Amino acid sequence: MNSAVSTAIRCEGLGRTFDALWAVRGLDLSVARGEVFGLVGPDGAGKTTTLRMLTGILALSEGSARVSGQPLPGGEEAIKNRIGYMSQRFGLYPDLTVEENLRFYADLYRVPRRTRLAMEERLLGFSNLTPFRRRLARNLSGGMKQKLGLACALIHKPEVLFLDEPTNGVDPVSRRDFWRILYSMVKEGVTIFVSTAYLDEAERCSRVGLMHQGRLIRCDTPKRLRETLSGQLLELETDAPRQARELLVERLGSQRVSLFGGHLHLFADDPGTLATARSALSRAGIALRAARPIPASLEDVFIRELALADRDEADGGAGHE
Ligand SMILES: Nc1ncnc2c1ncn2[C@@H]1O[C@H](COP(=O)(O)OP(=O)(O)OP(=O)(O)O)[C@@H](O)[C@H]1O
Repeated sequence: MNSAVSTAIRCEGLGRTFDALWAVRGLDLSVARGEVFGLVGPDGAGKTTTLRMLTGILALSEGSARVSGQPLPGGEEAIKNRIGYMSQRFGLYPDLTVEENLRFYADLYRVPRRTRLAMEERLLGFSNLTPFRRRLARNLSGGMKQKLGLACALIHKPEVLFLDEPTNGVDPVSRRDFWRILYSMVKEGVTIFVSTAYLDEAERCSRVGLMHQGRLIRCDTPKRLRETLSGQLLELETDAPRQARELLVERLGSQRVSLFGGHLHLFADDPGTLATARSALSRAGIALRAARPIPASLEDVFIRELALADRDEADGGAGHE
């Protein structure tokens, strides 16, 4: 397969300003067909702006992209027909039933009658919405609404599906249903580009990009991202975790220390880090009950990357240590 055919999304130097603010800047990215690509980052990092540019809704301020073989700028209308997009405020019609909503989107995308019935049944079945097919959308639970939104975005079997924080506030059972539907579509060759605030969801992606202040600061498989911290993460048990965190952040920097529930995670990249932490705590009269190595989670990686990016910014853009 040549690379143009196997690449679903490619962007080069993609950027967008709003007045003086660069919401997204210098975004280079390539997503292969059939990949599940996850975009994560704090509020305001530029995830929605990225999705809106790639779906042809928002004009680019700089750079170029190719989505489903169509160029940006230029191919906006062709892109809209080839993709599905579930935005944070996906438009379900509250006064239409579940199946009427599906039919509305099937009409909108001119799905042939022959294929639409089979697809409708499949999507209703996958999302466990068959028993509710005649219920008005306004009377669905939050999780059911999201699943119906997903079904509507998939009714025309898009080549690439863009999802903007699709499971925010959705219960765990509906989230599992949601991901089951996504995986079944991926098996049939659909490419997924999803922004999410949930790191367990990011773990389900084949690759994850971390955005911060409009820039993509890391992009790799979840496994490789976690491996960057392997062997260097310690869980500290103290009798005053909050106080200990404050003290250690002051002493070692926020990129090395974070609070997880009642424990501290310490990134011990230097052999002297634990000794420094131990003596700082002891001087402050805080007992260190245990310090054990633990495997890193994506959350550990992202907390550290964001703290490093903030520190670099404060230092005037210097590289990582
Ligand atoms: N239409 C707009 N007009 C002005 N500024 C905007 C507009 N859309 C986004 N921004 C700004 O661009 C930046 C990136 O916003 P964006 O919504 O892309 O971030 P995000 O990562 O999706 O965050 P969230 O999860 O909160 O939506 C923010 O500073 C935001 O205020």
